[in-house]
Amino acid sequence: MIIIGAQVSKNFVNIKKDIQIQQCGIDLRVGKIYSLKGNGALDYTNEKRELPKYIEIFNSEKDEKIHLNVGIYTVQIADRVKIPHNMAGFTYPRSSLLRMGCTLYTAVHDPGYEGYPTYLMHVLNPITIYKDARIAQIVYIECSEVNGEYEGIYNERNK
Ligand SMILES: O=c1ccn([C@H]2C[C@H](O)[C@@H](COP(=O)(O)OP(=O)(O)OP(=O)(O)O)O2)c(=O)[nH]1
Repeated sequence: MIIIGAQVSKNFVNIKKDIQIQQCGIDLRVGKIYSLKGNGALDYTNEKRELPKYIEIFNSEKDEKIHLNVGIYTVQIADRVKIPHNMAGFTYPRSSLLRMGCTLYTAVHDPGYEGYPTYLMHVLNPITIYKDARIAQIVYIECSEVNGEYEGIYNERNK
């Protein structure tokens, strides 16, 4: 596995300041935080796929901070992320977040994806999150071969 260095990876994320450039990845800032309402549904073909409702409880663009009680939230990242056609991206929670009893669950960022990713945040110990807090780090890897580019419903490439 070849990890793309931070000096190259920084070209794929619209960062606010250089403080986000880490040793081999790029830190990502909190954008919006949502609580979930209702159930989701998932099948084989996505025909019956249904997302729950999301209630926005925080927005880095207008709010200063939020106190999060124990629970499950989704977080949309404030930095626009782009995945080149020959790469994939993996996001990890920041170590500091884990040390506070809070984590993120993340999936694969496919080749061709572009947008503001959404992650699941699990607060196991209450935490205060300030606007633009760096909560995660994305690491890019090179793929030896790929099966096309991501064209699914979460791609914001054409927006
Ligand atoms: O934690 C993550 C991981 C990835 N993504 C983005 C980038 C990725 O390319 C896209 C789709 O991810 P995935 O293919 O895992 O989702 P899916 O549920 O299979 O969507 P689709 O049915 O559109 O393939 O969502 C996120 O927002 N959050």
